[in-house]
Amino acid sequence: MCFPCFLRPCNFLCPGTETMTFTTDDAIALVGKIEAAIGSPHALASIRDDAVRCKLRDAASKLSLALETHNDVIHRIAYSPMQLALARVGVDTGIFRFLVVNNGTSAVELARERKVDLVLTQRLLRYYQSVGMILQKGPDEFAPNNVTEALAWEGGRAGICFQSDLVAQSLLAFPQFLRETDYANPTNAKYTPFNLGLKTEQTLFDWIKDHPDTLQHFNTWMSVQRDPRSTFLDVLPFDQEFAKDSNDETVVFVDIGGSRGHQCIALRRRYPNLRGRVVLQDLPHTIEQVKTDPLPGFDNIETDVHDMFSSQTIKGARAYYFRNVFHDWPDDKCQAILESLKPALSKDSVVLIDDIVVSSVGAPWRVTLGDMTMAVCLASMERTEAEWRRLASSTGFEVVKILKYREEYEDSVIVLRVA
Ligand SMILES: C[S@@+](CC[C@H](N)C(=O)[O-])C[C@H]1O[C@@H](n2cnc3c(N)ncnc32)[C@H](O)[C@@H]1O
Repeated sequence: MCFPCFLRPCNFLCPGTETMTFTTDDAIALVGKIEAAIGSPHALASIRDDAVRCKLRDAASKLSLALETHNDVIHRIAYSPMQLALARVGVDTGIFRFLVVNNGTSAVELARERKVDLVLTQRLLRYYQSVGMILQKGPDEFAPNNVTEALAWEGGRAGICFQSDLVAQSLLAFPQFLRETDYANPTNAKYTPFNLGLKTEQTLFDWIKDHPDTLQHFNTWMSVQRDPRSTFLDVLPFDQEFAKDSNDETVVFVDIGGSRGHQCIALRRRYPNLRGRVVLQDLPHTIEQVKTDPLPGFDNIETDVHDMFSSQTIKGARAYYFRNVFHDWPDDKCQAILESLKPALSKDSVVLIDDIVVSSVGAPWRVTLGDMTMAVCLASMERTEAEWRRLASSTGFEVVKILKYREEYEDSVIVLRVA
């Protein structure tokens, strides 16, 4: 086995591959180190550098894969839907939340408090501890860990519910969809694996407005699915570039398809003295939800019902911003969005596309997972730099710059002007 990349044989021509060997003693010593690190809840928490944390997580995962037998591989992959289904049961029954709020419990107490059959509770807890979703401290003593906390968190619950209600069913329909469509890349937004899996003729955005619970999960999940500690504002000095001479009437920022307005809030928080109007645009049902249940900090932000496929009504804004919007649409629809916007642009206007720019080599799992979600739900895609440039020039825009602000997701802001 190659020690640096943990693959057998080495796939990456790692330095020292030829000479390094990994003996049984090395393995036992490494197990001891790993057990010590995971046995102490604070040992890993002291890794403050996020890049180091990700490196260690990914190396551990490569090590785990490299050690799997064929049988392990097939069990892990074939049973992967079980994890989501049973996480959903834990969310629906409130088992994870109860464990976190009470900092541990017994099956008897949990069954009584959450009104779940005792034998079923015991079986669920047995499963959860076996896959690391909770800890087992004794025969009937269970405790939360970091995974339980994520599953008890409001954002985590929304993510699990949205994925199991909608994405998972679309994914499971993907093989049949591809057989029926002769393995063509999905680009028809009117017929997707989502349609096949959910047995509907509606597009996802039409279907979701008739399913308020899923819509709520979707909007919550959209607002938290990216780590809010880094945003496009980390790499783009917005106030300097777009609001140096603005006044109270200037529209400085229009967030199109902005969902709950979390990016408008981030902008206001980053620049409390920013002069000018900040506008959130989205479809009627989403704006309605924003008005009845605004996020904390939703102040000094205007709301505007707007369909991005119709002519932009706010003219001459400094920045028209789209986050995670273009990846929802195949190229012809993206071109239509840009065409609808173009007549509203002034010479100072820019279009800011905050989306993933996929690496051509070694794209990270977070990115490829998003790409496949786009394929099955919307017949759309995450794009490489060359694909973004082609899309921009096909509608008369030029790419001014592309700034990456988060390695893990390859999140980037693409600045466009009319060519
Ligand atoms: C993937 S979400 C992205 C939300 C938000 N920009 C973010 O980054 O979290 C796509 C958003 O586009 C909105 N949307 C879909 N179709 C639209 C349309 N025709 N006009 C305006 N907004 C639309 C959805 O309601 C949703 O809020």
